[in-house]
Amino acid sequence: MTVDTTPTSVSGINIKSSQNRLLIKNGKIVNDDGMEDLDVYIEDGIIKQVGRNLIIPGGTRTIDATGKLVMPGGIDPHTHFELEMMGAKSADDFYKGTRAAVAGGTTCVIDFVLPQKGQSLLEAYANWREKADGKVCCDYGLHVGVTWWSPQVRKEMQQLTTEQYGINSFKMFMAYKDAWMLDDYDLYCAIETCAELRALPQVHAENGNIIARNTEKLLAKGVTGPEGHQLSRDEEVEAEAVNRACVIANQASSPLYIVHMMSRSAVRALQQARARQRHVLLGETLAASVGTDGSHYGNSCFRHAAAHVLSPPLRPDPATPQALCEALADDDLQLIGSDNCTFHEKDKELGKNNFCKIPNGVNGVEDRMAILWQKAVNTGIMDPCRFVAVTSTNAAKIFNMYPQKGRVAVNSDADLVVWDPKLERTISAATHKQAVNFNIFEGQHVVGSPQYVIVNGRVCLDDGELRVVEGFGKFIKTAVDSPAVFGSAPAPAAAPAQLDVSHVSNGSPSPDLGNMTKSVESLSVSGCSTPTGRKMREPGARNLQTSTFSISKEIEGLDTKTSVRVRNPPGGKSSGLW
Ligand SMILES: NC(=O)NCCC(=O)O
Ligand SMILES: [Zn+2]
Ligand SMILES: [Zn+2]
Repeated sequence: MTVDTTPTSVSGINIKSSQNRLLIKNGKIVNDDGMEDLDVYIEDGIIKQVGRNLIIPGGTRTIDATGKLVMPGGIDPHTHFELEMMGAKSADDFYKGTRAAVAGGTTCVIDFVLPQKGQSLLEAYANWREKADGKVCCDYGLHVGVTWWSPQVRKEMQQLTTEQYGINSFKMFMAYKDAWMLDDYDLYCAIETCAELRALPQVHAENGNIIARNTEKLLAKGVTGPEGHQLSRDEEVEAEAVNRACVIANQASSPLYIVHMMSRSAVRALQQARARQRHVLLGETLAASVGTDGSHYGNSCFRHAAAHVLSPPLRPDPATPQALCEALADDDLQLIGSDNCTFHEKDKELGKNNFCKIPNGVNGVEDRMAILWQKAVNTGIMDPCRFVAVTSTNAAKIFNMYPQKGRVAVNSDADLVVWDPKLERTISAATHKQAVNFNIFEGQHVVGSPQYVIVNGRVCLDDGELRVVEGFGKFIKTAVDSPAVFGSAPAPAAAPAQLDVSHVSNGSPSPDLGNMTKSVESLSVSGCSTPTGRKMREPGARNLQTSTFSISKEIEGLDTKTSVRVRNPPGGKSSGLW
């Protein structure tokens, strides 16, 4: 076990007592549903009291949070630490990756177990636990990739969702042809299995066959540099896959979560699917896509351009970052992750003469919160409550960790950030904690960053000084049947993915009709009138009181005359997370 720094005392108080008992005073608590000036008392890693004039034991360390926001620690729903892909291994391991996470205000990450084709999912899961358990500086959960299909995979998915393993989400790839990609039949089977298990299917939505053919054509024309990466997979290639994934999920009567949505076209495809489908459809974007853009692929320096290569790629359209912030604010997207998957320069050079060999991935786990604060809160696009929702609470709800995680409340884990909205700094690889010497946000000036980060009651960022402990975090088992995804009704006795043939009288069932009937029903339901779209546009306005409920944008993006997409109805049809 490694400790970054090992002071025996902090401000003259024994560190043991300061770790066990902590009072955060005079701050403004921010949850996803409101803000209030209250103190927080923590004991043994759990929030024990929230209120004013608290009575607390002597010897308790006090942090004065005057002028600061006290928020649930960030939950990054998408990391790849120590991942072997495309002939390289990602540079941030579970120690350095979670150390960087904590430095940026994130106190829980969810990484992906990605089996090789043909590999047992259980074996891959065991490998991941072995890599992570002794190294993590904060709590972590796992999603499992379904990278091939067989009856054995189906059985192992079922096993993984039991209490013994604690998995409630599976990721399928529509890209990375000849590696992790599933065809539509296998994708349908995998999503259907998720629905039966009441687990959440996640999809990497890009058309892998189109990418493969475009890559051949580009290479034949002599386009070998990193710019070819974006050219081989434009927005349409992403949006088509988003739509197809939603259709397949609908056929399987399943909810769906689309990871790393990088373009306006993709968001539009998700909105349109939501308007016609009955099950919850969730979308995640990335710090990379709100914090930078695809202009970097044209940089003449290979190192620079290759460092920005990830899939789906950053988009050349300069309006994309703001549009994605607005989508997060409007609940068109529900979460922001990092997809942190860093590679050393020598590994990126595997693609020096062929862009399709550049290992895919960028940094973000450390800067995710500050980047979103800068781009969305400081600009007035979202308020601090929505910031908490998309950086923490929604992930906790979707992956069934709530309210243990994602909330400042009595009995929740003491995973907290004391956020200084006035703290100014410039992001740089020279000062970041990530394992690589490149940062895609290099030189960006941000106002707002964590001053203290508390992980399970332990002060791990202490007035800006990082004091993490290797192996201090623990694995969080997640149960299936998340209420945010499947609703609070009990699971149906019959498997939900059965085709509805009840209306067929001549003995020749039409597989389409069951879902078509549902679509028609949901179209009429979606015309209901709840005003939605909690958002805030006045620059500088920063609290719920100044938020407005707007219906003005609700009829944008209509694709049929009969459907009206009602956005964010509190308690109505939306992501279900309000
Ligand atoms: N996104 C990316 O480019 N790398 C990580 C693997 C994945 O999530 O597809
Ligand atoms: Zn992916
Ligand atoms: Zn990823």
